[in-house]
Amino acid sequence: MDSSNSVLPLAVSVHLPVIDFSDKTLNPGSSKWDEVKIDVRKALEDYGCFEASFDKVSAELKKSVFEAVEELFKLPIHTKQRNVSTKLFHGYLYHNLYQSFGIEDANVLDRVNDFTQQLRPDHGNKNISETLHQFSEKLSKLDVMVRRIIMESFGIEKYIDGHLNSTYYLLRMMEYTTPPLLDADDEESKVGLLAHTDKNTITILHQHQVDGLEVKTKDEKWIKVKPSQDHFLVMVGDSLCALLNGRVFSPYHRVMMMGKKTRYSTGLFSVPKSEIIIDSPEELVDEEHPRIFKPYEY
Ligand SMILES: O=C(O)CCC(=O)C(=O)O
Ligand SMILES: [Fe+2]
Repeated sequence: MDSSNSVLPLAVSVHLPVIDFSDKTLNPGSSKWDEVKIDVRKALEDYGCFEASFDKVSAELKKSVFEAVEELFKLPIHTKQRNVSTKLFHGYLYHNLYQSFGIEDANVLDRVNDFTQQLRPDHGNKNISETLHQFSEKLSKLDVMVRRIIMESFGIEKYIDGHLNSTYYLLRMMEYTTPPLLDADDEESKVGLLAHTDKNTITILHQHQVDGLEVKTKDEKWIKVKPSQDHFLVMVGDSLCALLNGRVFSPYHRVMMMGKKTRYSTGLFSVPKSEIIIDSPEELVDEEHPRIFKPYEY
């Protein structure tokens, strides 16, 4: 993650596009699919993200996820630090107001079990593991749908299977505490997470009840994303931007803690496997669109 400038202009309230992914007829080739394809492409070209209304993750499942997340963050710090990884930003992180856990391959139940066992070896972790696994698995379906739609929209659907196989899923769970000096004018002290772009392919964020997430528009305005029970924020990461030769952009985003409540959020990240070379297919390179990224290893 890189941080942008340290000036912190206030966010405005503009709505991001909302796209419906709950429709029963949303299958490749249906008229709904073609409609959603146009909306997704426009949203990703304009904002690099959109809000997806997605009912496959039920309200009860979300409730169970955030109950589990809250419980895990209550563990003592030395216990939380057992969530380790050899990869950057994959294990437990702690910085000012921000803490987070990470589960690599969170769509695989055994891997989620390894995580809960690491943190609570003496507990029956079946419920928590199943909850986090189900949540990740259902959201991974949204990730696949969005990536399929984007690749179709740019005429590179013949690469879809290879592309989907080139990534894994990382689930991150975040807790942000309130700033110690809530009434102070000092904006810097309210930064939960510094402005950054995500380096992976696609990120699907969900903020539970408490707001704070802000996304920067192309014209450099910060938009506040309102928490919504039914919506997930789908966002382009740098790897997707590079794969598509810059046709969509990966927006800067940050978390600002303005209120008096602890904030919980989750992110499901599709992440390129480490040996993968990211390179735009030739279909996306022409005179009007010269290659803007050198092929690179993730
Ligand atoms: O907590 C959030 O809503 C945002 C988290 C985020 O941007 C990240 O983990 O990359
Ligand atoms: Fe992010």
